[in-house]
Amino acid sequence: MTEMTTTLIGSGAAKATEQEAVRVSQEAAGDAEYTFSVEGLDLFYDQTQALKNINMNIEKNHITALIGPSGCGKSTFLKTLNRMNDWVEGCRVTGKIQFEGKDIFKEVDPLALRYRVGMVFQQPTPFPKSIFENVAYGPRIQGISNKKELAEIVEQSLRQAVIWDELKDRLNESALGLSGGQQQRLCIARTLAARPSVILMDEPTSALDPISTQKIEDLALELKKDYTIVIVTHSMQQARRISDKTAFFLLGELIEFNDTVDMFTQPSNAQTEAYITGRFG
Ligand SMILES: Nc1ncnc2c1ncn2[C@@H]1O[C@H](COP(=O)(O)OP(=O)(O)OP(=O)(O)O)[C@@H](O)[C@H]1O
Repeated sequence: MTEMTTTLIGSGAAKATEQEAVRVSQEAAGDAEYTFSVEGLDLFYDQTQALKNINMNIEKNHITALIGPSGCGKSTFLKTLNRMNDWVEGCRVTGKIQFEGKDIFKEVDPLALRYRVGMVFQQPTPFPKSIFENVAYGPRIQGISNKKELAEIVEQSLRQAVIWDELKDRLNESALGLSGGQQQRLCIARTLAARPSVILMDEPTSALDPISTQKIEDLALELKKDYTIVIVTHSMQQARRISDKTAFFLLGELIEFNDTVDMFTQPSNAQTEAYITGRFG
């Protein structure tokens, strides 16, 4: 079992070391059966236990949806997968999480982990920079300075996020001038530019209109061919439409984890059934 008292780790790491860590972790991706294997995970915010004995395998090139009522631990679980909770004072984790076969608390550099396991938030979070610089940011930090190479990465990432045609003539404009839906797809492009293998999405469409929501859902379905996606959603319909597996959390416990089709047609737990049929939440 791993005990981790969280601190801000690695923020001053030298660029060369960081690049090396990313390279090693990309090479080490290997043939692990699951993208993540979570065993006996407990998480505490000071004295409050937010996650209780979570055991879950997250499959490669699948979309896994995390559902459950407010405060049940979905975002906490998501952020534990790339050690973003390291930044929360008083947060303490026990248990084991393997990413591509390696223990994230013992064998993986946290900075490299966050490049390989990217995150998209509820509110789009573009930097107050140009569209181009938003996407080029990650590669630049990783040490890529060649203009042609950066331009190629930016174009490829915007194409993957299905927003190249909309933005290709506006690359030098501020990202803050884009609509909310465009900003969210730009943030996905920015995540992709750092060459992750996993994209964590924390309610990525809850601030968006239905048309932008559909674009993000279509994008997620397209991206799962190349990436593993874990998404927190309050929308049962969204979980049904796009996810392969669904995990139902309640009061910090993983109540049920199953194929989405089975979960929504024949839930094996009475609390799952009550939640997905709208009897509480
Ligand atoms: N930084 C923090 N410090 C202390 N407690 C926290 C922190 N973040 C979350 N919590 C607590 O942990 C529990 C789980 O919160 P979490 O945000 O993971 O739930 P959630 O299921 O994602 O909720 P929501 O659907 O409302 O976003 C809650 O009781 C919350 O108050």
